[in-house]
Amino acid sequence: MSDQLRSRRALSRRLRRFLTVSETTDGVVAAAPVVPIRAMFRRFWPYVRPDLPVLLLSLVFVVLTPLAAAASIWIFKHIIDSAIVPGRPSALWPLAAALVAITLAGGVVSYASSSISAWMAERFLLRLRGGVFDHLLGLSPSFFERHRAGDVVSRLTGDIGAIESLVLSGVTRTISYAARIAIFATLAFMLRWELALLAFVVAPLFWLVARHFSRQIKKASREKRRRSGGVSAVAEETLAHMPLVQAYGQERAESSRLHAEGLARLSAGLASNRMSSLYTPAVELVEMVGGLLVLGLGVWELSQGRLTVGGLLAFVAYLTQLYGPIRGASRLATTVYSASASAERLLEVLDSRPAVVSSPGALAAPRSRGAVGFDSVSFSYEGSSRPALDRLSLQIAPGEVVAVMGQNGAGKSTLTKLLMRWNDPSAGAVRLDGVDIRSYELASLRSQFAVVLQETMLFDRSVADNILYGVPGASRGAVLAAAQAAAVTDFAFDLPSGFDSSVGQRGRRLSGGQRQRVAIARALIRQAPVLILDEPTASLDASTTRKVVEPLRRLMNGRTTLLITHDRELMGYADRVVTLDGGRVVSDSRVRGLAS
Ligand SMILES: Nc1ncnc2c1ncn2[C@@H]1O[C@H](COP(=O)(O)OP(=O)(O)OP(=O)(O)O)[C@@H](O)[C@H]1O
Repeated sequence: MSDQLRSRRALSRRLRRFLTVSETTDGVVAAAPVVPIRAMFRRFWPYVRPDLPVLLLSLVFVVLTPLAAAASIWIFKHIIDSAIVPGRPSALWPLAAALVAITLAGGVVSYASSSISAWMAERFLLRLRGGVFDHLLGLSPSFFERHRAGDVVSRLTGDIGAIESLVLSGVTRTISYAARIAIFATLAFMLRWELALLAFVVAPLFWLVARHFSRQIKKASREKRRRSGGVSAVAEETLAHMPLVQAYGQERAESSRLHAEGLARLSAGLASNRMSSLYTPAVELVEMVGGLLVLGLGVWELSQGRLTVGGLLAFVAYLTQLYGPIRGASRLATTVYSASASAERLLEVLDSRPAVVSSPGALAAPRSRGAVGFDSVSFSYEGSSRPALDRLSLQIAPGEVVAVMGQNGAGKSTLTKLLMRWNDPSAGAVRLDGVDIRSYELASLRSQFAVVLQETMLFDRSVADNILYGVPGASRGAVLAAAQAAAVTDFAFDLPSGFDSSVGQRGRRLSGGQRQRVAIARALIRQAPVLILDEPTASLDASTTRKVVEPLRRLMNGRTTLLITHDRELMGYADRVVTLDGGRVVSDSRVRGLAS
């Protein structure tokens, strides 16, 4: 191969790289599935529908605005031809007054139009954000195991904002451009059809340029949104685990992780910017060619006396008004394509289905007596070859405290997930008072349980509010009674604002034992018939454990309790001890406990 050929190939490779965008597949957040634009409109349209009458009104304004502009140009033509060229000032004043009136009316219409658009856009965002958040609230824990919190937040904030430009302003701008093109094209044809036809010769060129750049912009936007999710995911995960990061000296490693995602976002951002920046001059070039062709023919027609000066100027003005929306429409295509990258990320969330939903015709669960039964229950997690529960049978009588033991991975927590119906068994049935829990409506089923988990989950609200989470709207007296029984009163009164002191993010302003006592008070106030305790003392040291054992005992008293624990002292309060291994019950023995 000759040197000349090689360098020409290298140059064309470089040019192709400059004019196109490449997507990557690495990074902490995976790309969302591709969705066609038409399907996106169909999916997001319901969020627009409640404001449909207002949208239609705004479309009237959208059409009125270019009509006002067209009228001004028409009057301007008459000013030139009837007042300026013949030198007749008397003809000027009525035309000038009409021009002022039309400009004023145009201003009012344009103000009303943009105010209505902003109002609709904000309401659309409010509805969409609320809808996506509500959908998230119904998803199973498995969704949150697969998606990082930071990335989900980035979809709820950044991506939602971008979709408005796809759906709402997309529709109004399309109609506005279509109206402008129709109005000015008609006027241009009426004025001089040969010139107008020439102006349209460049239309396919516009389309070709828009098609190339919109594709590239979509690719760059997909990469940019995915990497933005990655940046948020790394930041959220690091911030949530700060003590761990610092204790293990991983600050630099986390900083490089963030930097790597940020760098990838930067290059995607630059690529997107490069495409948009190349697009504008490319379109302007096409526009210039069209404009010059028309002007050339126009000047020739003027010299032949077939066109007046005012006519030519009005024609050029119409042409400028015509190219504006054509250029806008092609730019809109790029906005829509870049927003579609965000839409795909949101649709991935909206298309995720909870592992479990209330079955049609499900009944509201009545207050349970507390008889819990697992009848030959089997369950495997998605993608796992080994069953987490294997034909497990276990009957718990009302008020009975059953301690569940077993090695790591024996299936203890899975038992509680099936009881709460985060997952359904693949075989067998879980029963409450003898009724298969699948026949109950989900929320009413879950209201039968109170849970205390190993990892205490507290909101960054006051101590009182965290307890109230068990029964929103409970009285202050009930909160205090629960706090007393859970020994929260031992420390809460010493906090700066007592019960109204904020506990900090994830309850970090409290000690481990204090956090767990707030969680016990939250479970206590719920007065649920069935209690699920999943290693409630596992994260506590011996002396702290002693402080929560008594509150836990009060909590278990008289309630059916599934108590997963390795703590000998806590186990002493059980009526039965059941041991699991490989997802099956391998021993079940009655011991002396509360019931005795
Ligand atoms: N979300 C999940 N996805 C896939 N597999 C899972 C999931 N949760 C648990 N498993 C698997 O299911 C099996 C049972 O897990 P489970 O959490 O019920 O055990 P466990 O007895 O509670 O263990 P530990 O005492 O360590 O908490 C294990 O093999 C575990 O790896």
